[in-house]
Amino acid sequence: MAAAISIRNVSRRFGETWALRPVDLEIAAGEFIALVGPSGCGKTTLLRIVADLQAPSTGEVRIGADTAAEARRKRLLGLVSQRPAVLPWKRAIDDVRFTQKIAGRVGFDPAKVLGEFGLAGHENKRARQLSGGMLQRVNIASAMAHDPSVLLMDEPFSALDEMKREEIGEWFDRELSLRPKTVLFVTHHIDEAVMLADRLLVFSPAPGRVLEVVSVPVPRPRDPSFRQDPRFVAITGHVRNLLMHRVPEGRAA
Ligand SMILES: Nc1ncnc2c1ncn2[C@@H]1O[C@H](COP(=O)(O)OP(=O)(O)OP(=O)(O)O)[C@@H](O)[C@H]1O
Repeated sequence: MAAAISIRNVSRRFGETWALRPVDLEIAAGEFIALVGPSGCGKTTLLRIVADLQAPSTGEVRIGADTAAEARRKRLLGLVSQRPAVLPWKRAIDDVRFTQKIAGRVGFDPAKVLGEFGLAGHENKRARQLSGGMLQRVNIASAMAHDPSVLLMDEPFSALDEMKREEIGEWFDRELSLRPKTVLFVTHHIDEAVMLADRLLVFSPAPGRVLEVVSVPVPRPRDPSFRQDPRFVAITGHVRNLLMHRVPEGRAA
């Protein structure tokens, strides 16, 4: 079976400077991949290449059998950025409808999807009347409402405080079990990555290169008590050590 996403020898240079050294990765349908690493290591660059917002200097990306450009045209991708892109005066439900209109596809009923995202009764509120956590859920609802098979998320929870961030992470994990998607998720947060992901791509500092692909062999969705699990402690510790260069390099991607 074809991988949901194939990243083959993908690299990016800006002039003489490498932003991203070649990456190879096959991602299965429904898999959740977290990209972690220091600032400037190329995480956003890789995400933008998969989204066909940037061309690679070498290599190619396939979304199923499609090129990244074809996948973009077919609206197979949903994009979620750091800050909600909703205009302050726009109503939540109109934001969801707008992405469906652009996609030319109504995947899910907008009110139903907002309700499932814990926003029942808030559908007609304007963005400026919603809290940061609610707004980010509107943002994710909009990205998912046309039912894309792939979600590309660039530090989606970074504007939230620690508690909200954990809460929305747990909610998102459960949500994905109802509507499975293949996810590429950029984060600086090691705990968040290990809570949510099946595999972590751990990047070196610039010029970014994959130091190791770390698996989290625990079924999702995960109970919040997984944070106290010895496996969680061991994996987060290992990733921290990798990022601090305390262990010899492992297997490259
Ligand atoms: N359009 C561009 N022109 C020149 N250099 C760029 C461009 N976009 C990114 N870079 C450089 O490429 C490198 C990787 O950037 P990228 O934004 O992918 O890193 P990142 O890991 O996502 O960082 P952060 O975690 O801070 O968002 C950086 O050194 C950045 O300065």
